[in-house]
Amino acid sequence: MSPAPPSRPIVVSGPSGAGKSTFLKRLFAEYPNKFGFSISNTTRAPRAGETDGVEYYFITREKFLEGVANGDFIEHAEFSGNLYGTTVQGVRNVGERGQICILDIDMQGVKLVKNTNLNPYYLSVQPPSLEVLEQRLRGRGTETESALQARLAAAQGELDYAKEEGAYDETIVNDDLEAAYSKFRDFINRVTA
Ligand SMILES: Nc1ncnc2c1ncn2[C@@H]1O[C@H](COP(=O)(O)OP(=O)(O)OP(=O)(O)O)[C@@H](O)[C@H]1O
Repeated sequence: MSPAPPSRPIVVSGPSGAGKSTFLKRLFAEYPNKFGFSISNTTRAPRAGETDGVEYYFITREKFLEGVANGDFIEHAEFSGNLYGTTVQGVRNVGERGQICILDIDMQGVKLVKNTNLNPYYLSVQPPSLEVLEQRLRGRGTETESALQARLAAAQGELDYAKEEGAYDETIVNDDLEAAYSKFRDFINRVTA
């Protein structure tokens, strides 16, 4: 018998503070080993204790740029002189090792994934309102005031994009956490059954 084909990845997107990490943490805890994140590529040198293919795929700048030129990357960016990015193959590898790949990305990332042939499911997580989003971001206490304002400004764009026909397969409004997480989990269980 041949092995089952790899599962389709699941894109989880939505404004910063909508609750993506909260949902994913619960999902990973509830179903250990069923889901995985893709491993990024980087040109930075491995630190002590880091292993190629575990924390990152460590590759040379030359190889990285070759991959970019070939269209292998979904997205890439440079931070402090090193390149970082996610490849289509990096996402596929998760499925090939028998896990369902979760992509926790913003709207710009969603648009880039749509240019690939990964064919994921697209799930949007939304706050009940921008006011509640602001309260939650303030409550999380992880942002400076200017970073918080930037996130709130970006949130409107995320919500507008989500309203476009066919942008997402499913939208979950994160009002009551238990109810919203159940809907999130049910959607994922339904499409991965
Ligand atoms: N249903 C909910 N009710 C009340 N608070 C919530 C709810 N869901 C999440 N929160 C809280 O809101 C804050 C933002 O949630 P979380 O960090 O999961 O957002 P996120 O979408 O992952 O954001 P980012 O994209 O910035 O990582 C957290 O402090 C979290 O505990």
